[in-house]
Amino acid sequence: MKLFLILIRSSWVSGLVSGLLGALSGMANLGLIMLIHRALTDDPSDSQWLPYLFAGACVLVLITQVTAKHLLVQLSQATAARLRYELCTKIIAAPLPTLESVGSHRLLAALIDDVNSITSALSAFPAACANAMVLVCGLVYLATLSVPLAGGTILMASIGVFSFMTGLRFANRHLRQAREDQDEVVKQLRAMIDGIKELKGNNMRCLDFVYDVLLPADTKMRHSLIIGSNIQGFAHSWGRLFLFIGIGLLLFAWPQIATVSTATLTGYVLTILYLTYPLDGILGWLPAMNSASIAVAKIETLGLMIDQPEHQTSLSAPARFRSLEMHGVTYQYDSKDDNCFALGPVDLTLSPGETLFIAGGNGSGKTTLAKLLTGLYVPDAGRVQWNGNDVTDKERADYRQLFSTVFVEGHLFDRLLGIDATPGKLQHWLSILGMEDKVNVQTGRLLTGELSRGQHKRLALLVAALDDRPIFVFDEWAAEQDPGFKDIFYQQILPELHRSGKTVVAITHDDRYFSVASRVLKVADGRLNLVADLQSTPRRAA
Ligand SMILES: Nc1ncnc2c1ncn2[C@@H]1O[C@H](COP(=O)(O)OP(=O)(O)OP(=O)(O)O)[C@@H](O)[C@H]1O
Repeated sequence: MKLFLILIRSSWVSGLVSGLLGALSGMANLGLIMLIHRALTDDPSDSQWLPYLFAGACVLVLITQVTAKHLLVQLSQATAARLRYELCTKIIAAPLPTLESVGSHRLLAALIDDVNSITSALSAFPAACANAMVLVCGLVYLATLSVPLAGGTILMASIGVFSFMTGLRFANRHLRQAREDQDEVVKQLRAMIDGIKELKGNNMRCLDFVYDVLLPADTKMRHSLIIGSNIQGFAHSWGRLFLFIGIGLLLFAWPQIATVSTATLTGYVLTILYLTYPLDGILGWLPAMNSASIAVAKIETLGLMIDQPEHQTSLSAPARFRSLEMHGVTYQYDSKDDNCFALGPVDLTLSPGETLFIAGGNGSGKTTLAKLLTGLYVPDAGRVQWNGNDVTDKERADYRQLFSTVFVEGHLFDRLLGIDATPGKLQHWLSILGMEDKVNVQTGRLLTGELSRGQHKRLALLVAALDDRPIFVFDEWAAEQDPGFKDIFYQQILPELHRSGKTVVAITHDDRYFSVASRVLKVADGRLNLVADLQSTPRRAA
């Protein structure tokens, strides 16, 4: 039912028209059978007009089927695009911790597999309408031949469909489980692609991964899928069998009970045999509908999980930055593990133009702090103040626009997006970063395919510099740079940002360059401590 609501929401006119056209093609199909019956049983002198009617019905079948399919292909693709768009909008609007806990594998499986299941079920909709119409008209035609026989056929078909639906309900339990298991398979397939270097470098690891991780996940999914599909297949055959039982009773039992003319019996058997095709078509379509319903439920569950949209930002330029303060900010990851990491309470003040370095051991909480500072995480307690005002849910999206960021695992889009930099500025940063050959200045395309890790970071810095926000946050940017480029970063780039009035927060382990900063803070066990206040001393590189 929800599937049809999705279809109707996309375009109820196209849905209705394609359904009606499908039904019309079904009637024309049945018209062909009636004409064949007439041609077989009527006197030839009475049926001179039959060839013309037959040709007309053929043309009608062709036109209605092609038009209905054309409309439905467009509609189902529009529905798929709409579903994907809605899901993408929800993903973009959802808070980062929610997305991190859902996991990218689940989001991808919903965006690709579930949407495809829905599209393929919808694409078969005109054929299902045509089949339903053939069935209905066929039963009416049977009723004109003999009412009791039509009643018997309806009874047998109803038993068949009911048995099939009952089987489908049993199958559903396993098919739903298979869909859940599919998330794990997608997760492991992603792990295989991401970890291909680690797998290639260790044959034992590769074997362990394939036999202990990937295959068991796949087998679990396959097991549920096979049981579900077997039950479905059995229900399909069982449902279909009832129609043949009906034909058997008609042929062998009915003539014993009542007198039936050969013409009626021929017309009857011919029509019923013909009706097995549309019935088969509908029974064959129901599993696809079933998978689509499971996919709709999955998308809904996922949608509910991520449906906590944040307030959206205005598209105007980022607001001015005069001060930023964190007071007693704490944050704890939402994890099943009781010992999950907790940061804070953290107190921190940032002023325009200052360069702040944050140091600290692995896992001490530096990146978590940077995510809190940049508004990607919401503090559990404490306040973040921007220009003297509390940052609440309403302002958070606007607040995030204050920052140009380069995170450790940051993503590079293959083109400059949302950036309105002059060619001169682009050239300036390209030459500082030594990346002239990696960007097409005319099109703004970034050649992200063949980059080393260091080059990847340099392009990310280029994007951040062109973003040109008041505060720059670098998470271990220089960690993957050669010594020469480390020097350029600390002695040329950071001072240039400082001269242009930018505030810089750099997470770094490069204590050689600490003198570049105005303040150095250290994070240890989730707490922030001042290491050095160099504001009064002259800024120089080590
Ligand atoms: N999404 C998450 N869910 C649960 N725990 C997390 C998550 N991300 C990080 N952690 C935990 O929080 C702690 C701090 O992580 P964080 O990334 O902030 O450390 P870090 O100081 O930046 O470390 P490094 O120098 O190694 O990058 C770690 O113990 C990590 O395991």
